[in-house]
Amino acid sequence: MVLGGIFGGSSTTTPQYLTGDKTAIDAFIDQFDTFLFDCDGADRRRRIGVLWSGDHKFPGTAETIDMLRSRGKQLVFVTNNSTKSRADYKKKFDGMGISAEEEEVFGSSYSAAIYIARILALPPPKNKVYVLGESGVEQELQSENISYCGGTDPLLRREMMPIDFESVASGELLDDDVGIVLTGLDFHPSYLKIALGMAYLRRGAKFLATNTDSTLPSAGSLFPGAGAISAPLVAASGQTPLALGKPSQAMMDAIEGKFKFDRKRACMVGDRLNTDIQFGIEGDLGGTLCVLTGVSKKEEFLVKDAKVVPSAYVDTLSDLLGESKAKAEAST
Ligand SMILES: O=C(O)[C@H](O)[C@H](O)COP(=O)(O)O
Ligand SMILES: [Mg+2]
Repeated sequence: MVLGGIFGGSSTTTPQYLTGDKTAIDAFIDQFDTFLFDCDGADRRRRIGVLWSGDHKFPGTAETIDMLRSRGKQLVFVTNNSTKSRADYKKKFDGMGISAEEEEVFGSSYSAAIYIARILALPPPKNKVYVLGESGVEQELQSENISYCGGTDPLLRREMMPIDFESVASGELLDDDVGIVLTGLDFHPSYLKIALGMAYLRRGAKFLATNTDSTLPSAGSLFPGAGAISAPLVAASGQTPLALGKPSQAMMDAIEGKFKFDRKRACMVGDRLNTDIQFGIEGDLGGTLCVLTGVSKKEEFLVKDAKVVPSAYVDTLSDLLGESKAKAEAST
C-alpha cells in the first residue's frame, strides 16, 4: 500500500481506489489511529459531500463515523468554514445525527484565534482585530479573549456615503487599537467594510485570513468562497494575507498540539485537493483519502503530472462501510 501522495512535481505514486474492495478498505483503516475529517463538500449532480453540503445530510455518513469510533479511532473535524464556531458545528452535527463532540471540531476561525492569541500575541493595546467575517470568527476570538470590531456589526451593513470617505481618511471611523485585519467567509461584504480594512492595512495592521478557499460548496453547487472575500483587499492593498486554514501547516501544528496524535498514523479525509489533501501531504501524515463527491474530481489527480495526489480515494465517504454500506443507506 503506497502511502502519501507527492506534492510538487509529477507523482510517482498511484492512488488506491478503495470503493467496493472491503479487504483494501479494512487494511487502509487499520493503518491509522486518527482520522482528520473535512466537513463541507458538494457534488453538482448528486448533492453528496464529505459529511454534508449545506444542510443536506448524506446517506451513510453517521454510520461511517460510528464505525470508525467503534474501531477505536480518534476523530477530528477540520473545516475551513469560518462562519461557524466549534459550538455552532456541534449543533450542526447534532442536527445531522452525526456523533461528534464540540472539542473534536477544529475550524479555521479557531485556528486563527489561537494563532493571534498564542503565536502572534501582539502587545496590547494595538492587538484588536478588525473582522471581515461572520459570527464564527467573533465567537472564537472571544474564546481566546481577543477584542475585535467589524464582523457582524449591523452599523457597517450599509451603503458607503460621501461623508464616509472623509471619515475613513481622517481616521474618525477607525479604531486606534486595531493591529490586525482578519478576513473569512462573509455573507455581508460591502464597500464600506472593505474600505475600513484597507485603511487599517495602510496603517500597518497585519493581514490574516481564516482561509482563502476560492469557492464555497453548498446546495450541490459552488458559491464565492472566503478567498473571494479577501480578494478585494489583496487587490487594493497589494498584500497577501497569512491564511490560517487548510493547507496552512500552522493549523496542522495547532491540531497536533491539541490532539497529540502520531502523524504517521493519521489520515486526512477531504474533498478538495488544494486544501484538504495538500494539508495532509504537507503535514507528512501517514495517508490522505479523497472523497470524490466534493469539489475535486479524480481526473485532477490521475493525470501523469498531477501536483497533489492522495494515497487513496472513494466515490463516497460511506464506501468505507464496505458491505454494510447498503444496510446503512437503506436506514436513512
Ligand atoms: O470558502 C470557504 O470558506 C470554504 O469553501 C468552506 O468553508 C470549506 O469548508 P470545508 O470544506 O473545509 O469544511
Ligand atoms: Mg470540503
